[in-house]
Amino acid sequence: MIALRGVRVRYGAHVVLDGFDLELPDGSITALTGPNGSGKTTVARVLLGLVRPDRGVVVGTAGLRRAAVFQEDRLCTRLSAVDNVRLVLGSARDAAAGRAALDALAAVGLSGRDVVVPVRDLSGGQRRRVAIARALAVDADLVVLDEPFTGLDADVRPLLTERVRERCHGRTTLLVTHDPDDVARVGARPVALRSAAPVPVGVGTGRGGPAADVGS
Ligand SMILES: Nc1ncnc2c1ncn2[C@@H]1O[C@H](COP(=O)(O)OP(=O)(O)OP(=O)(O)O)[C@@H](O)[C@H]1O
Repeated sequence: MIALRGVRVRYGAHVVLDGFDLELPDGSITALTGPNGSGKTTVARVLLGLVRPDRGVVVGTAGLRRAAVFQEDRLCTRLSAVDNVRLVLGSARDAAAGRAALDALAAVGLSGRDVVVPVRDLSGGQRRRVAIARALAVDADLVVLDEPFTGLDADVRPLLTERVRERCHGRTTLLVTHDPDDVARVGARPVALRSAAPVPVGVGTGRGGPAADVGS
């Protein structure tokens, strides 16, 4: 079990999370939803060890192999899609890694020219797919996907959500999304971050308690 307990994060004087609790059951997909600015990306960054809470604890993440899709693609723009994915497979010159990278890209609908040209020459949606393919190619213990489907055409979203469902099955995963359809398609357990001012679970107003509502 990975958990955030009593976590507070602030940027200067701006308290984003306060007394925040979240549990990610082992091997299951949790979808974190909530309004703009409520702190979803901050939660993702805490899980990835990129933001350190000034109160509270993060348990269960020590030594885990993590994979992520950030809101930005964070690709090596001069490299091809195949080489971007190969980088996380650990052996750039290995033919098996090359084949695995091609398979990972084919699974998100990319092949041919699109996988061999520098990714800076791809469209925004194609780069998004490379970023997803790269994260899902990693044999990770913890997968954090921060709005991975943003900018993708409606007709390719089902392919991508299916790929996430398949690859994240049995892996502890946090999916940040604004789209309830993504939550359903991925088969995730929904958790709602209600506002930038945390309130206790089951209570409409007030401060200081966990900021998440866990769905069924
Ligand atoms: N590096 C930072 N420095 C200062 N403030 C920040 C920083 N990162 C985030 N914030 C603030 O923290 C709050 C929560 O931001 P965060 O990105 O976690 O929200 P979010 O729920 O992911 O929003 P969105 O749905 O718009 O992506 C926002 O008010 C934001 O302005």
